[in-house]
Amino acid sequence: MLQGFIAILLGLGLMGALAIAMADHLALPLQRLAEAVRNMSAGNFDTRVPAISSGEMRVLEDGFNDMAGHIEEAHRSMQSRIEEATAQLVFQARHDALTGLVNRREFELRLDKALDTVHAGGDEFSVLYIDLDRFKAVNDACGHLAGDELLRQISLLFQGRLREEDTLARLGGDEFGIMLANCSLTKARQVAEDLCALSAEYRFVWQDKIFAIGASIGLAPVTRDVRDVQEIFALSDAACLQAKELGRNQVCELAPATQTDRRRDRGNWASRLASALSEGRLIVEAIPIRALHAGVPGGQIAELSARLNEPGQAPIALSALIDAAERYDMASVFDHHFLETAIRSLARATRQQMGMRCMVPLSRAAIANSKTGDFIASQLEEHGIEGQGLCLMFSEDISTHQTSQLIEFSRRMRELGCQIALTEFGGGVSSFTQLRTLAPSYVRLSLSLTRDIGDGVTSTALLRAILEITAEQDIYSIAEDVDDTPLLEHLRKLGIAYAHGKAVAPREPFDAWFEGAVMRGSRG
Ligand SMILES: Nc1nc2c(ncn2[C@@H]2O[C@H](COP(=O)(O)OP(=O)(O)OP(=O)(O)O)[C@@H](O)[C@H]2O)c(=O)[nH]1
Repeated sequence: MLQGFIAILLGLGLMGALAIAMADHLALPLQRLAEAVRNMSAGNFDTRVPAISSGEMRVLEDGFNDMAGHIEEAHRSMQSRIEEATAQLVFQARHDALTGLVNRREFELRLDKALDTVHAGGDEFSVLYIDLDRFKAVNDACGHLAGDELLRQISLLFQGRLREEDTLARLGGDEFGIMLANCSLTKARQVAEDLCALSAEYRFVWQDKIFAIGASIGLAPVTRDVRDVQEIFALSDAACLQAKELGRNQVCELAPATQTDRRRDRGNWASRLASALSEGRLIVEAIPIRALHAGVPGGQIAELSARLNEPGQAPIALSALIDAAERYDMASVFDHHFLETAIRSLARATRQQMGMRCMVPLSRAAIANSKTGDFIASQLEEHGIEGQGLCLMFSEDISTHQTSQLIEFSRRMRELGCQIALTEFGGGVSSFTQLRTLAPSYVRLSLSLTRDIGDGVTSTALLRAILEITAEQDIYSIAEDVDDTPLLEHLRKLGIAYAHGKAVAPREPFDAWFEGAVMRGSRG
């Protein structure tokens, strides 16, 4: 009996030990597998399990390791494709697609960095602004493909004369910029002269035609007196213009103004502007805008511009005036003059129950100055009108660099009933973000998008995408400087809402336009 009981106990003990051994045999590998799956899902794609079991458990372990290997490989190749695409996007954002050179934006960034070094006591450097001569003749005679090829060849020619540390950029069209780092002014002059001579000797051959071009080059030494990148561009561009005016294919140089020059120039500009205003020589002009579709709000619409007439001199255009005014902190003179003209006219139009809209370009100083909003509010109040009809325009450059000030300003303007328009829209990469942050009512499209569209040079894909996106957000598009009727028709068919330019109506003094608008308004 006792022996039987002991035998049963031994049997039970044996079975228990067997069960524990079997459970261990199964549970441990399963635990390892579960842990490995957790690791994989946490992103550790190099996870593997030791393949040490036998039977079906071994099949599972091998299967898991195979699968992990495939996942790891797929992840690695996806990662490298993402990195490749990102690198490509970064490259595209910094380079010109046609020539592969650095683009304007990247050139500005590099200039900015180099200027910071100069301000911190580093070496001064020089910048060349190059505008090709007689380039248009190649486009006109042989088409844009030939022009494109010339731009590529001339880029290589210029690059060949420069050192590794120099930066050659295509600034747009047939314009190039060069930053000559660690280079004395004497050497910079020599490089500029060499590039000029190379361009004059160069012959562009296309089919049976041979073209001689040339290069007008502006040289600007970048010293500690230069305040910002805008000033580098203003100087080198003005020097290049001088080279053009003096007969092309030559180098002109403009040195930056010193503090004393600035004070003197500021005084000159201040008195020139004050007397121009008091003597009525600052002519405010209207650039009429026309709605291109029946469903688009029509009425009398004009963008304001200006021109300064000085005795014995060619009129000075608004862009040059604003450039000078901003340089000498006097831009608010123009802003206020435009705003007063527009608000006074809108008040008259309101009294005559006439629909009118005035689009007023404002300077970067207007946005930086919190008093601009107060000025507009007080002018509207003084004339007893709401802001409807007054549309304030800002370039993409302003909205990129002064975004938070502009958001605040736009908010206040909308409270007054005014509208916002962005100009040069679509020329840069930040455009789309600004639609969300600034909620404009209008965008005036960058000329680069609309200019050559008629002859199929510019791709319409980007323009169509912009029109689709703006239409979705109830934003009207405006095409600027449309000078011929077929192009106007082409743009209308693409869905652009408004246009201005010679094909719409010539610009004229604002007062004359206003009187005409009143007559047209009363007839209509
Ligand atoms: N082929 C081609 N042409 C372009 C491109 N971008 C701008 N253009 C054209 O380049 C021309 C530049 O005009 P201009 O600088 O006035 O021509 P230009 O004959 O050199 O005039 P000057 O500078 O006064 O000698 C315009 O006709 C533009 O349409 C481009 O990417 N490819």
